[in-house]
Amino acid sequence: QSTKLTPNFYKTTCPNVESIVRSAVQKKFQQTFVTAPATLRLFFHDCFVRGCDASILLATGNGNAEKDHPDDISLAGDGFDTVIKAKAAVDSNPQCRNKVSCADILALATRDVVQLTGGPFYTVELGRRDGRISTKASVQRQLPGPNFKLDQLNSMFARHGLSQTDMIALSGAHTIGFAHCGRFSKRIFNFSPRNTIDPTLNFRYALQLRQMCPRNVDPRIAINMDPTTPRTFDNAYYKNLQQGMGLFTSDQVLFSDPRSRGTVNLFASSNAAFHNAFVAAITKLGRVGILTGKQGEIRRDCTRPN
Ligand code: HEM
Ligand SMILES: [Ca+2]
Ligand SMILES: [Ca+2]
Repeated sequence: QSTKLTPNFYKTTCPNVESIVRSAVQKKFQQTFVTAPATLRLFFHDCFVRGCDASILLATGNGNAEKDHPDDISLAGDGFDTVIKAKAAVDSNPQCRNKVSCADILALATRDVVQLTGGPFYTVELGRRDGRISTKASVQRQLPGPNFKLDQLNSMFARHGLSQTDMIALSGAHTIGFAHCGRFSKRIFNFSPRNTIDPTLNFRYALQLRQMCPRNVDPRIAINMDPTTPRTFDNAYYKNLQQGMGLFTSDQVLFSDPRSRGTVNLFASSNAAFHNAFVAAITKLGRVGILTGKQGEIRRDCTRPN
């Protein structure tokens, strides 16, 4: 892992970057809650494709950018908008103008939305540079799918130096935000020839899901991923898993597979244990594939290479 990032990176070039980003994110969050889950998911999708280099923000205009891939198309626009607004706020300060990378702004905004929804505050390492490349093809097989089992999840996260514990802690991000019905419809309607409903799914919850997401529902309908505290960044996600109330196979498998169940039980029993593990894991996630020093650039416009 690179240790080239440092929390004080902008100490002389933009000493107030953290407060500038925080107020922009706070303002956006007051306008719409989606700011939080959208920004958090955006950071994850950025880091898993070409590293945390803000490649996800680039728009090529020809439908061939990273963000045009089917796995990224459901990224909510409010996450992109959050970074654009925070970047504008940073650049409106003459001292900071074109000094702070879009990748670092996304990392800071992510920390801020976690805190704004009741999650832990943590120090963000800085010094990432922005990438210049964004292609649809680069996303292929880089992001986990909602039907993944434990081994698939572990091997995908391990590729980026993330352990099973990191993976379980990061999955806790599903404690806030929304999912479209099609992502889990198989689990409630045609799971297998033997069971129409996934037997690892809580039966009452499955019936509720069927009500919210009937067959042939408008594909734009999205529901809360955490049925208990959908707007709070807490360990309810793990308590839900203990009740069979994980929305995706990739969520529920963390409890149904005995190799990960112990960690789920630990996080369910202690919000502090979850918060600590999440901070460690998201800090590691923030180091994945980073560009530093003279690599990449400080993008002037987060949606286009300079
Ligand atoms: C472990 C494997 C993971 C899988 C299979 C997965 C899959 C998904 C899927 C399918 C959705 C719903 C998208 C939609 O229907 O619109 C979603 C939403 C979300 N994911 Fe994940 N995800 C994973 C890990 C993560 C991680 C590591 C993070 C962040 C640290 C994250 C953050 C989110 C958030 C916040 C949302 C809600 C987005 C919104 O409300 O706009 N996920 N995820
Ligand atoms: Ca990236
Ligand atoms: Ca929650």
